[in-house]
Amino acid sequence: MRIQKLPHQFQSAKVILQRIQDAGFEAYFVGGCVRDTLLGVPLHDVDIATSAYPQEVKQLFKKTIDTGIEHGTVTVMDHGRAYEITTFRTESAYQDFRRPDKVEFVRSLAEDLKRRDLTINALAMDVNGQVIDLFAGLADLKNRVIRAVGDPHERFHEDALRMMRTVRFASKLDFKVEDSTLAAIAENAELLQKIAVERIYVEWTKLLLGKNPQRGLAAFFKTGLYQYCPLFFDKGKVLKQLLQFPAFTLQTEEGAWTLFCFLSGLSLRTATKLLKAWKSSNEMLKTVQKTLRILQIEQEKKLTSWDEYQAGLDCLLYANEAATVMGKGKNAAAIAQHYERLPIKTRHELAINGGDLLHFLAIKPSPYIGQLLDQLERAVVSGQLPNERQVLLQAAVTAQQNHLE
Ligand SMILES: Nc1ccn([C@@H]2O[C@H](COP(=O)(O)OP(=O)(O)OP(=O)(O)O)[C@@H](O)[C@H]2O)c(=O)n1
Repeated sequence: MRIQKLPHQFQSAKVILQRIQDAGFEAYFVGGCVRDTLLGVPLHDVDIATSAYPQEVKQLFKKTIDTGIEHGTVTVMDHGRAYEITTFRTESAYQDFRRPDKVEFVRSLAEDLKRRDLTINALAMDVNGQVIDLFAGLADLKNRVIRAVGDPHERFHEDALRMMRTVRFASKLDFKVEDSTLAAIAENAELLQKIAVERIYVEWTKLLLGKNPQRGLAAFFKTGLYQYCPLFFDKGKVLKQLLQFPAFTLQTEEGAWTLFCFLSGLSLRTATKLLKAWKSSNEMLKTVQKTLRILQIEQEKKLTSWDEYQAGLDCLLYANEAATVMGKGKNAAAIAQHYERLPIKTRHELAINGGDLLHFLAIKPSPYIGQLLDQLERAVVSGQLPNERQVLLQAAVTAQQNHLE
């Protein structure tokens, strides 16, 4: 098969391929860029594989960077653009299920492709757009199937993360996982424990944000792979619940994590424990806490202005994203409009500050000033007082008098 019209990302890279070929070596586009071109989806990067050894690649170009030279990767800089070029390689004996003991450079494209994870990722394309398909990846793309290259057990033993990649691609592309590939995940699932949490995290969030998360989640659940993710051993029930909702998509990692925590019935404390076990960023942690709080409050009562103010618009929208999956979503524009009506959005917008209070009340700094400011902030947000300097100062005086009595 020949692809007639290549996306623009390939145009400048073709010159690089041609230069390698002119020197007597083979060079191809490989991996995700070929898959995504065939699927007609936007590409993020273009990977090049070659029969030239790293030193040979370096001799062909003026400016190169040794990005991962021991693994065969050299970055070529050309007209301000960077191209990652990796020598064809095979990998011998994976004793730790995550990285090869030894990378061996080879001259054969077939040797290189056969150690790749999935048939749809084992396609190569030459400079003219001709696709090289040694493992029936084109048929799998057409039939929307995720299948390991060759023996799935071998592929998953080479790199156990590939099991997460498999379920993530099922979600991302809305493809079915082929039976023997699925069975091999079920059999090897516990190997996932060998993989760094950070790498599992990336695949898990890509799974949740895919085109059909339920497809990935079904495979994740059915194979038992989930049990080897941090603190997920008892999350089978939540996964089942997610599978029972009508088809959904999620746009944000924040919304996805909050949904998962909420369905798990986690408190703010246990949600924090979960996210920490997943080594989530502190920023993500704080956002999920605020968003989860909103969902919990909404379970009991209508949100007050103060609840909305404390959450902020982003978290209100993340909460709505999660609520939508559960069939309780509202109109996002209406949520934004309602939020915009809040008299202030942050404490900085309050017409007075701590300094004003100290000065006006002629008192020494103390925690009382903070409490007073909190009271005034709450009163303004909930509409009991206008955000006007004179009114707030007067209210402060009255509050102080009551405080003293
Ligand atoms: N554990 C892995 C990771 C990657 N690959 C191979 O390396 C290529 C590039 O990997 P990567 O950039 O991580 O993924 P993509 O397939 O490009 O997909 P995406 O960009 O969506 O992550 C893959 O296509 C696949 O051929 C593999 O065989 N095993």
